[in-house]
Amino acid sequence: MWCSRMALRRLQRIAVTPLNITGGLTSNMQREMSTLPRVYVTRQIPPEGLKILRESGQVQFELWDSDDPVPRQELLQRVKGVDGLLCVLTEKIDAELLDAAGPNLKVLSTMSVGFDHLSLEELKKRGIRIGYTPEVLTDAVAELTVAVLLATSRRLIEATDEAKTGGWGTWRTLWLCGYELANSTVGILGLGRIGVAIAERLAPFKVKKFIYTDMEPRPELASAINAEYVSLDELAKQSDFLAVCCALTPETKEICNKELFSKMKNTSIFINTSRGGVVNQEDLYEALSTGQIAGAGLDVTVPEPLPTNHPLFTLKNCVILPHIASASYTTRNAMSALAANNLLRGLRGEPMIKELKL
Ligand SMILES: O=C(O)C(=O)CO
Repeated sequence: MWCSRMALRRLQRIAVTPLNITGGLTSNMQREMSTLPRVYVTRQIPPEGLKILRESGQVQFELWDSDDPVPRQELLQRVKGVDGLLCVLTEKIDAELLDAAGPNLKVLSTMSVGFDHLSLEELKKRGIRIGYTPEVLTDAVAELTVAVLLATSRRLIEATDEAKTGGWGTWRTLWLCGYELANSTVGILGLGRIGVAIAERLAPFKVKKFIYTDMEPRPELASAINAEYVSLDELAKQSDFLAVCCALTPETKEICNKELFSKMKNTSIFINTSRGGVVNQEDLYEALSTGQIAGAGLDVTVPEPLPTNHPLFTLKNCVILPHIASASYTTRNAMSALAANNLLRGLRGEPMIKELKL
């Protein structure tokens, strides 16, 4: 038995490629392999997750062995008949894809905390269980949010550009002045684990007050950071720094629009590390270019990548990052491992570590 498990693992390693390489296998190995649930992995995921899948002896999996997304047509072909699917946030999991996969598909595991790329209704209709990766990325996202907030409010990108390109003439009294966190009011739109983690990191900068808004008050989370629940209007009016931390849902789509920006102070800084879709980007451009608000730091946009000729790139008071909030080696490996474990548990019919209940 031990021997045959070893052989199986060897076979699983061989199958880790977009090509189905099955040469050199004994018919016994092929038979044993063919009874295992079939899984498609849509991307080269960090090594911890792959190791878990390989060493499980529980699945046969095929991987899109690339750092770039699998082309849609290829994906539609590859998912045919699979029992499980492990995807990342660039794959649209909709009716077309689920139809292509067919009725064997029972478990979907996304290596992301966000799930706006999943058609929840279609998944629910088909009884497909969903794993996702909250919590393991909270620290990395909160850390990056603080970084982009400071880069925006203290104009770090502009400043290094000036220093490099000869704009640094002499010390000037108001040159490259920005806004301090000390004595400020920080507003959080959508208070969850990430919002709390951001506030915990900002508090030592001597923030005066934390406020937040959400669908409803969240006293348990709010008490950890002494945050006051306010309406969306008040959040816009009072915040010196407004950090968006909500999920993208039909309710939050473009919730940050002309109406919100028009209520913000001319000195306030807008930060978004959640999803680009929560912002109306034309309205944000208008607010930034007319001085309605002082600056914006964005880790997420619509679309991604944002075309290099997009008007937002022309603004000095807009710092744009290429969706890197969770991009630390530790966190991406933890996400990969959690996604793999969610998938394996789901396929065994056990509760997942992090399951999205529909
Ligand atoms: O996990 C997610 O949803 C991300 O956006 C990764 O940073």
